[in-house]
Amino acid sequence: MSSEPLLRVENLKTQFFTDAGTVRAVDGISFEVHEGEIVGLVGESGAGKSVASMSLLRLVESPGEIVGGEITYRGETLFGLEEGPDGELRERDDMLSNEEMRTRIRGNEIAVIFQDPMETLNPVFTVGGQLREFIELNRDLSGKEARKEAIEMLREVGIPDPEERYEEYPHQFSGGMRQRVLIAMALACEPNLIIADEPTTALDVTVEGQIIDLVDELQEKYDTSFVWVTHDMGVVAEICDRVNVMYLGEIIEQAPVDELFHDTKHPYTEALLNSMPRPDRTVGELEPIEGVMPEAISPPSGCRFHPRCPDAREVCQRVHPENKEVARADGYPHNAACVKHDVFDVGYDESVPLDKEPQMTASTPSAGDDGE
Ligand SMILES: Nc1ncnc2c1ncn2[C@@H]1O[C@H](COP(=O)(O)OP(=O)(O)OP(=O)(O)O)[C@@H](O)[C@H]1O
Ligand code: NI
Repeated sequence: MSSEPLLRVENLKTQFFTDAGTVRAVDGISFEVHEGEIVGLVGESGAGKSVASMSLLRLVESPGEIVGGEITYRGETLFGLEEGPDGELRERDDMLSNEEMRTRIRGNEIAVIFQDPMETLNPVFTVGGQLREFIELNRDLSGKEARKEAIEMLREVGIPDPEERYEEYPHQFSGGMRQRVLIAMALACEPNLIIADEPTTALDVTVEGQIIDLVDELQEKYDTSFVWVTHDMGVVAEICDRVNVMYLGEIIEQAPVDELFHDTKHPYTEALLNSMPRPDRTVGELEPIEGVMPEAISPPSGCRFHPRCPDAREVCQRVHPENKEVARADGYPHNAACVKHDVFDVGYDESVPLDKEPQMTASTPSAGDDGE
């Protein structure tokens, strides 16, 4: 798209330095969020979705660290490195300070909603009190005005009898109601971007649907952009405009949602879609993805998905595919990191299909050099 994106993430890398080794939790991801868009980050557990979200707000804690890449929000550098005179990487001069991140960006410009509301809500204070205090702190309103605004926000997110519920404690709210409170809190400072990390995962399907409808409605009203983290392709289909599919720290496919569903380019995305319940299929027809996701500490060689991929060939063990444009849809690129597409031109067609069975027992890195 021609207009400057609201958020631009380029080659972001976040690692955890543990006793067992370096966990490459986020390993060079790039994506953009435009004004008013809901952009999905989807993938199985351990794909790096949460670490990526936390990295956007610079909330990664030791032993984790953002080690590379660039995050730009409305032209401001949330994260950026450059080579210093000594050849070592250092933080760029124009990168916002921790203080600026805390006071100017987090909450005000970019808000976050987590899966577990009790991480955000304090059980010993009333829901209304917490919301009021948050508004007071962030919006320069008097206590009385903030209280009024808090009640208004509770009403806005669909809490019935907001004046009465204002005085109640978090444990008196159901899971869905608590999640609504978090949405109210996230919206309270009218941020441009909300990062939502599996906010509906702990809820039952009906309540999940209600929350998603609410977000859709509020999104339209306030034109807020979202980064929506989920492992659920059904949720992606319902709420996202564009989506990034993550596997072991990488984005392996990115496209507008309809395009991704109807012209899937990566076998992992295909597998995710096949493992998802659909109205036109019985549960018995669901195909779970074969194998388990390997550890981010020692990812497989070549394409990280090759040990589980039905389309894997010998070349997939050797060549690590970058995310490349393989099609276009609605003015956006449809990128995929799979060498079976012609743009890669690494000899996939001539390559020998991998036999999965022996692979599981003998994990010898090279199958020998017997040519064809
Ligand atoms: N504090 C930490 N120390 C070491 N490794 C970590 C830490 N936090 C996350 N990781 C590792 O980073 C990788 C990505 O984790 P992340 O939580 O981002 O996955 P996710 O996609 O959000 O999964 P889920 O769907 O389970 O929330 C995993 O391999 C995880 O073990
Ligand atoms: Ni997560």
